[in-house]
Amino acid sequence: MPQYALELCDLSRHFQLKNGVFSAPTTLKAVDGVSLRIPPGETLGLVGESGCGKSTLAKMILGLLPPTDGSVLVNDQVISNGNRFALAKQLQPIFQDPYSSLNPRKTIRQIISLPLQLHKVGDKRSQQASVKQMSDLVGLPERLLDQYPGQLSGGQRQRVAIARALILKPSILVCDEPTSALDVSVQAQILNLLMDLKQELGLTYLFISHNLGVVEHLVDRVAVMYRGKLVEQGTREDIFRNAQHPYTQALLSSVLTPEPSLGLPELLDDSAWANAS
Ligand SMILES: Nc1ncnc2c1ncn2[C@@H]1O[C@H](COP(=O)(O)OP(=O)(O)OP(=O)(O)O)[C@@H](O)[C@H]1O
Repeated sequence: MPQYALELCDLSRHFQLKNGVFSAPTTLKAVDGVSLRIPPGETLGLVGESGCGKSTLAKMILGLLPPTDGSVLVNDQVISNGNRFALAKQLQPIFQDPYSSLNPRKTIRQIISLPLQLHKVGDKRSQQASVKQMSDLVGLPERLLDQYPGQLSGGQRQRVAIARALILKPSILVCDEPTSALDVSVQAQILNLLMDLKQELGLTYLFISHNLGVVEHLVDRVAVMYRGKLVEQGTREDIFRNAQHPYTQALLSSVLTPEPSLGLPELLDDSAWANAS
């Protein structure tokens, strides 16, 4: 067993922004020196407000965006652009939007079996058996397999995305806001499914969310991101009961704030930042 399912070492992604024809470009540090480790079987929640760099971090882990600096290790192996194909057997994404992540012109059966075809796993017959087994596992009725994504509900589409992600039997899932595009009533079903699958298949999760309520119920550890940096990491209990960093405290109190107009900037006290590490 690897020591770490996922390890990020001083990972950065900077973007050069052009501010007009005559002015010099400025650098946006979307992700800036992030280091974290997830042992096999653990669920790490990565939280932070919109724009703090969560998706940029996920794209680098998935090999979709090259880092400016630093490295990503999956099951103790360094990932580079050259081995993205091999990476798919170890690590798979589940994205926010099950509407745009499924090809509308393919049947559900074709969508779920495509990774097996691309990776030449088994013959046609065994591939179809795997599709059936995987759709049972994610609670997708067999009658839906010959339909198209447009004929399915949001929750059913996300089950398809999960089946497709699991068909190559990866050990790690990177879930980027996997329920935020779904109706509230369906969100809990999908979250429960992800947790059941974790138990059954012994998966490791990086669970990215701006929703602390979701994270609190799912994760073993939490990493808090603010403006491209990790400001605090700890166990779920550490973070939810005894947060040390003022940003984490502000993020937690913003969930509970009785006054919705009071956003994070108001809750953050600049003087507290001066003393924070
Ligand atoms: N290709 C790009 N070019 C320039 N800037 C970018 C690019 N991609 C992301 N950014 C910027 O990097 C910052 C982080 O974006 P990112 O999408 O990672 O945030 P996020 O935390 O995932 O937000 P959200 O929760 O809203 O998706 C933002 O300021 C964004 O505008």
